[in-house]
Amino acid sequence: MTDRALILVAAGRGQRAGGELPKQYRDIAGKPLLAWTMDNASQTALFDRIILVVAANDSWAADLPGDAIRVTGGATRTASVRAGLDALRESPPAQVFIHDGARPFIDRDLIQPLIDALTTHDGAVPALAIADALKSDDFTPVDRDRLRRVQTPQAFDYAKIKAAYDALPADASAHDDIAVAREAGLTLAFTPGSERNFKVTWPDDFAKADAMLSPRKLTITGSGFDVHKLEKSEAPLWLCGVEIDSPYTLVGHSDADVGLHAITDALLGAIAQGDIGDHFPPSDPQWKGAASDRFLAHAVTLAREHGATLRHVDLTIICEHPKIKPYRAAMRDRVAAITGLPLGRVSIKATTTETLGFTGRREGIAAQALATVEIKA
Ligand SMILES: Nc1ccn([C@@H]2O[C@H](COP(=O)(O)OP(=O)(O)OP(=O)(O)O)[C@@H](O)[C@H]2O)c(=O)n1
Ligand SMILES: C[C@](O)(CO)[C@H](O)COP(=O)(O)O
Repeated sequence: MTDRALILVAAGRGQRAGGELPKQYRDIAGKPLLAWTMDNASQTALFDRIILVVAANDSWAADLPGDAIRVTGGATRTASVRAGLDALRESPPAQVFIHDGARPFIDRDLIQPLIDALTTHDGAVPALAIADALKSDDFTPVDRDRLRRVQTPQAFDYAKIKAAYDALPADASAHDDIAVAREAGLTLAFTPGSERNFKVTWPDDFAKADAMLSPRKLTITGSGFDVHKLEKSEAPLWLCGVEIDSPYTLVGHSDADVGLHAITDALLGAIAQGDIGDHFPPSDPQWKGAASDRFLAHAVTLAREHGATLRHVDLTIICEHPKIKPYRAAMRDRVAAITGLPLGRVSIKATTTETLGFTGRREGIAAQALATVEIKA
């Protein structure tokens, strides 16, 4: 493999991005922006060495993982690149790629065309066409066909770009490395840029990068259905963890809370973990008369152990008796408390069957539920 070094410049202050930390040390999807850039650059497996240019007092740099060679940058990007090039002087690579630490989406698709371009040119830069119409500040149309948005990494024959930088005045501040190379008369090529490869520059860019770097999540909905027999009794009637004032009770091995059972089954369905009877068999005496909130709490824990987070519950109770409306707020509170859901994500509805069927004759209560979970893809 051609001896190829990568210089990551990360000594800027990120003033346009705002915030307390320089932007390259701010957390994005669980790790610092600069750590994403370093990791993605390493994963290309196309560089023999990585030189990381950081500011002298940026103590956050000490926490970055990896075996990049650390170099102290300067007051301008040009000075920082110069420091990176100087660090390679003793053992010069054939090629050097210079990349902004603030562009975390570096990948092989960007780099391979640059490598190819260096077989015929001294330097190369990824570039994008412009989609919007362009105007100058007095509305004069500007011909966009001649313009490009250029990105990094910018790739060079090391000896030639080093000589080009050495020829600059000590206090020079160039637009970028291609500008330095052009000034020195190097031959240059454009290669395909990528919309993904944007530079984190403005405050809104963090949310964009976070969405692109966060693990993808699947949303899965499970359904649950349950019926229990309704009988006249002095025993309590439990629905959704709330005791209902009623001359009836629901009959079952546990407290027969048909609402909590339907939600439990829906959640078990969402994580494909069988049904409530598998986890709490009616044949097992320990569940006799058990309060059903423990069944639902168990399903919530199981979901968490399977990497799933419950996001929403929608329950419909089908009965002629009791009237659900007076108890609905208390039921939603109880289900929210058991599941840890915010109240706004717990829906409890009720319907009759217009006196038809077993629910219409007050022989039983049915309940059906949907439970929605989010899980890492
Ligand atoms: N003295 C500097 C200035 C910039 N950079 C690096 O050059 C890259 C591109 O620069 P830019 O996006 O302009 O970053 P900042 O200079 O940090 O941003 P700002 O201009 O908003 O302060 C960044 O990775 C930045 O850390 C550098 O190494 N040394
Ligand atoms: C090098 C660069 O990223 C190419 O697009 C850009 O010129 C540096 O960013 P800045 O905003 O001009 O500092």
